[in-house]
Amino acid sequence: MFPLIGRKSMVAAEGSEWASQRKLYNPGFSPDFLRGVVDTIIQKCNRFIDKCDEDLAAGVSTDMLDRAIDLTVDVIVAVAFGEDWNVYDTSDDNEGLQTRNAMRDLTELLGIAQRNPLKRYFDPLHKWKTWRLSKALERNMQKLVKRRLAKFQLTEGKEDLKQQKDILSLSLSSVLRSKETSQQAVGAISITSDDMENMTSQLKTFYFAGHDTTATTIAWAYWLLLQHPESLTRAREEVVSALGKDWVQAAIEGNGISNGLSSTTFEKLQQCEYLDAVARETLRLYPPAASTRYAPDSNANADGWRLGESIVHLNFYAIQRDPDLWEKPNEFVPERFLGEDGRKRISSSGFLPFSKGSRDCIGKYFALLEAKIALATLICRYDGKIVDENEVYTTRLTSIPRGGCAVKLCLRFCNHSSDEQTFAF
Ligand code: HEM
Repeated sequence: MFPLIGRKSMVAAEGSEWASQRKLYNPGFSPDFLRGVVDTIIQKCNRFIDKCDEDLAAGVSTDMLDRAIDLTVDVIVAVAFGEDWNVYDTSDDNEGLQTRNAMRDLTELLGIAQRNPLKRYFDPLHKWKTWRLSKALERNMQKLVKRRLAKFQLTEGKEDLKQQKDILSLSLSSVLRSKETSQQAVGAISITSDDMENMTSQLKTFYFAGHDTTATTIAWAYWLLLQHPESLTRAREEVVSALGKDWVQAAIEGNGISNGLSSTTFEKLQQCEYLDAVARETLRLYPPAASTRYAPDSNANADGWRLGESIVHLNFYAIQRDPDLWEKPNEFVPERFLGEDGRKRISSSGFLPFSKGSRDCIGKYFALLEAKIALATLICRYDGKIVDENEVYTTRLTSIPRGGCAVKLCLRFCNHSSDEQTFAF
């Protein structure tokens, strides 16, 4: 994973080093921060919908995973780095697109080697390809840091980084804080290669962890809903009733933000218990990630098995379909997550898509928020037909649907007679 996320990534850190990283980035996932990013998510959803509309107009099916990856890249870059990379602009010099492609190709390459380590040796260029992609990724992340530092120096420190809670600002302000006493003049601040490696490792980590997994969840969830029309209807009715017809109409037409409707979205989404259950049931059936960790404590054991100083791999897919823990383990039943009773029945060690304990996923609420907004938009705007009912769950580095959960979309307009389109609720 190091070529992808960097040697100093918080994912690889242990002990006090990890704890201080986690503490530093926690504010970037607080409820207040998340409430504030709803606007951005809706804005990016509008771009996502435009692209789905283009597929529809061209009469081609939509690769939902690919479309959702563009969406989640767009969102994570805006929310975590405060930039707009417009991954839809396909010109050769688009740095955002280059970064997205380098990340995608490197994930694919490392995934192949993970599935079959021999491939590393059969492909004489494997090492070189990995190095080249990793360098490209590193270079673009360094540019990102330098751009932000230059902006900070240009405003002579007036741009108050301490007020900003996005990942890049948190990272940079922590480095600057450590230099405050030694270098007072903002223009004189210099970043060492060590500082730079530390920052780019975290940026790559959040970029990688923050998009693929959420995109996979959106693609599978929509695919599952299309296969279960009753669940789809229930989710759709709940969204319209909780968020209101105006929200649905405005968000999918692209003017949700100008109408100021997004300010209440965060709270209203909390009422969408069924949509939340759909997201969780999707994560149970198709967990995008597993956990592979080193157990440093030499006394660690599980049921008498000595785990200390070994690598422990937890297969969430197997655990979350274990018939001893789940009724109808292979069926899509969002209802199992509903209400106090439902939640009580779920064994806390049987549902682990975000892992558990202090090293669980820092971005879990952010991921659920983004997935629910994307799903709400998709189910209100389209009817869809699944292209392949036998979609396959396969592992790249994260786990993805092999066929991209392809769907044929069709609009749910009910009134074509006026200029103003209205939607069938
Ligand atoms: C549905 C979406 C997601 C899933 C299923 C998921 C899953 C996970 C899992 C299973 C872990 C633990 C890995 C391990 O133990 O080795 C983890 C850790 C992590 N995730 Fe996520 N994740 C998701 C979304 C996100 C998002 C949106 C972000 C950031 C924006 C993020 C950032 C991280 C980070 C930084 C860690 C490492 C935490 C630490 O070591 O303290 N994840 N995630």
